[in-house]
Amino acid sequence: MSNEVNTDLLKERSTATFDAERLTEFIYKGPEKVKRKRQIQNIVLQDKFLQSFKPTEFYDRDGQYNNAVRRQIYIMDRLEELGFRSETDRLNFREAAAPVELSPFGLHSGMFVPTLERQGTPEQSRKWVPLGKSFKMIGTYAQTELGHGTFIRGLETTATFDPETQEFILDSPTLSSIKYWPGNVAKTVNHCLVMAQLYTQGKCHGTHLFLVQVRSMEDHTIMPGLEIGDIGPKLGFDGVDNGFMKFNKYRIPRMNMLMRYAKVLENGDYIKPKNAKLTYGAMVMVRVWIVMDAFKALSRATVIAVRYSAVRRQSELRPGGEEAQVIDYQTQQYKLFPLLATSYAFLLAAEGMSQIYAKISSDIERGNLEDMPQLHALACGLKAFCTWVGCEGIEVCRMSCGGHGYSHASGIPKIYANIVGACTYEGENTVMMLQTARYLSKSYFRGQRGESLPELIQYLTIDLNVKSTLGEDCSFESLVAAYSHRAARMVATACKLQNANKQKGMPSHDAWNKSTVPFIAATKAHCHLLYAVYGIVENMGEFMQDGYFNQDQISILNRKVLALLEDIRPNAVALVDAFDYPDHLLQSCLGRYDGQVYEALYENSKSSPLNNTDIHSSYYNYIRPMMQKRSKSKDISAKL
Ligand SMILES: CCCCCCCCCCCCCCCCCCCC(=O)SCCNC(=O)CCNC(=O)[C@H](O)C(C)(C)COP(=O)(O)OP(=O)(O)OC[C@H]1O[C@@H](n2cnc3c(N)ncnc32)[C@H](O)[C@@H]1OP(=O)(O)O
Ligand SMILES: Cc1cc2nc3c(=O)[nH]c(=O)nc-3n(C[C@H](O)[C@H](O)[C@H](O)COP(=O)(O)OP(=O)(O)OC[C@H]3O[C@@H](n4cnc5c(N)ncnc54)[C@H](O)[C@@H]3O)c2cc1C
Repeated sequence: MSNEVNTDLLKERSTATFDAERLTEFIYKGPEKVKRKRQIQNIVLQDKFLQSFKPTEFYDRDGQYNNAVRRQIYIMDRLEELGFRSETDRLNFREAAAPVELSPFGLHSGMFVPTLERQGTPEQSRKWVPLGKSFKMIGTYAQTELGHGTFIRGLETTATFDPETQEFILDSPTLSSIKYWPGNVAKTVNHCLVMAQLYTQGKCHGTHLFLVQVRSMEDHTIMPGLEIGDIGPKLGFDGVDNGFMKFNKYRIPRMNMLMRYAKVLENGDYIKPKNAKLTYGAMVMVRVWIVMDAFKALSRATVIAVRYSAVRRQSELRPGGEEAQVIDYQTQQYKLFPLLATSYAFLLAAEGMSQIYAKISSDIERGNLEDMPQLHALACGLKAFCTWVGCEGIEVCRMSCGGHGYSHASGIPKIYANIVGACTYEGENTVMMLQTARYLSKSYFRGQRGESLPELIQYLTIDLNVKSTLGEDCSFESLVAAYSHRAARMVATACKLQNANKQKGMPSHDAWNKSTVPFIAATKAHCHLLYAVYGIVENMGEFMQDGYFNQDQISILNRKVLALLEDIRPNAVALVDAFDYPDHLLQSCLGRYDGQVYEALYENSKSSPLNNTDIHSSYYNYIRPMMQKRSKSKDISAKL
């Protein structure tokens, strides 16, 4: 590979109108933090073991899982040796060391340990959390079953209290009750947090979490009374062993029920929690993280697509002139620049969401549950919105790279395959949106009754007769007002339909179900408040429906979006550079910082296993015999 930077990229960087480094410092919260991040990334870059892994697509499933375990354990050991204590340092190291592959221990650190911490009594946490943190106990979160994922109340695994032995008996009474999908259940973990229906004194008290040992701590054999296995290959998550698990009247001690909020006493008495949904806390926390994951995925794809578009030359823009950088085509800009802006919007949304989560979850831990519905609605809506928009955007990035985007060498297919799972896991997106919709509906009716609403949804009570004041400058205030108006109108329309259904005599659940399509649209509009001019132009019908904008204003907006493309154009490369993703994080021949994409693609293709021999064994085994057979056939030779 040459050491030169592609001349087009050099030019892009030299003509940018701002200093990308300052923006990087803004993103990572200061120059010291940027420096530290780069130091950590360089440690990874110098690490021969970490650099020795080929991309996961070159391994079969067994190899992918094996490598993921090997690499992640090495990462843990290195983190210990390096003595990194801060969560940011550890995250930076982990991301640089395994940039594409998901960890077979992700659910251990991401859900198992935090849930023990937050849902266990102080005594339980003291006992188990240190074991989890030191990986003496390896665990995961096992909730979903063959028959039910979304409808948690419909889960069928039972945990029946036996006061005689002071144990719970876990059972999978039906085929559909078998746990199915939980990550790392198949091969990695020796413990699970299992969501099961609690029965005591002959009564069901709904779903609760239980700590269950599933494999021997000595030799990792599956505990008697359990059946465990892998569910097979998936679209992504190559290194993750999503599994199935069946309980056959399997006994665990009473104290293995997480009892911070609900309790079962020795005599079998059940003590109710303050709110039954407190058991769902781990899901809320992960939904918040997923917003950040959506940012990371979309921004990486955008970096790749924008850099490649600056390097790729195709067709003549000026007749007879040189071939143009594809980034100069207005249509290419319209595909990519809004995604670049969306990436920045997602970053800020993810940070805001994390702050809200930190505040409200600490209130909840102190017993103040007032804002729980608001947190739930916000986390559900943003998780669904950002993963949907992110995945659509990543696919646009892939296609904007033409044929090379389809190759794993572009790095984009893997980004997509991993993040698209987030549209389903931790709450299927439509279902999540409908949770936010219910919150909006309830809030709308409260607003109609004159009750006060939390700040984020006060716009639901605005006067819908007021028209837009948007002028040539497309001011920030006029844009916010437009989004508020559109979302408020759409929520009101959906609520009126829900009400009309009720007035026709429908039971309230039917009245709700038969208004959910407009409610989903309204909830998307609510989440869309992250956007500006492009969001209006792309959804003009919804903004126009009640004549909120006049014809002149529509023309202004259409002109503005094209003018913004011109504004962004000289800065597009600098804006993606500012994310400061080093090449080894992007793992992309197209998104390289130096823009040497053709050399990289050509080199990369040489590592295809099909190139190990000039003549593949299938020639000797199948092609040659087929040709020989055909050449002997009278019909064929007659035709020839
Ligand atoms: C610190 C160390 C850091 C280490 C870093 C490591 C980072 C790595 C991260 C780890 C990532 C690893 C890679 C990712 C792996 C993927 C992980 C995937 C895991 C899973 O998928 S676990 C399974 C998830 N399952 C779900 O999400 C199920 C979805 N279903 C539900 O949540 C609920 O059942 C539903 C659909 C929301 C509600 O059902 P419904 O029947 O309508 O209602 P309920 O009776 O249950 O509820 C009545 C009432 O309560 C409200 N409600 C529901 N949930 C909540 C809640 N959580 N909080 C507050 N309120 C809630 C509901 O809205 C109803 O309200 P009403 O007012 O309408 O009555
Ligand atoms: C990669 C991956 C990793 C996972 N990891 C884990 C894990 O670690 N632990 C774990 O416990 N689970 C895990 N899961 C399971 C995951 O949480 C569930 O698949 C998810 O919650 C969706 O539930 P479901 O499969 O039952 O979908 P379903 O609910 O069956 O969805 C099917 C369709 O029905 C629709 N639908 C369902 N209910 C409603 C409704 N009320 N209103 C309108 N439409 C509805 C949905 O919108 C969807 O279109 C994982 C899944 C994936 C893909």
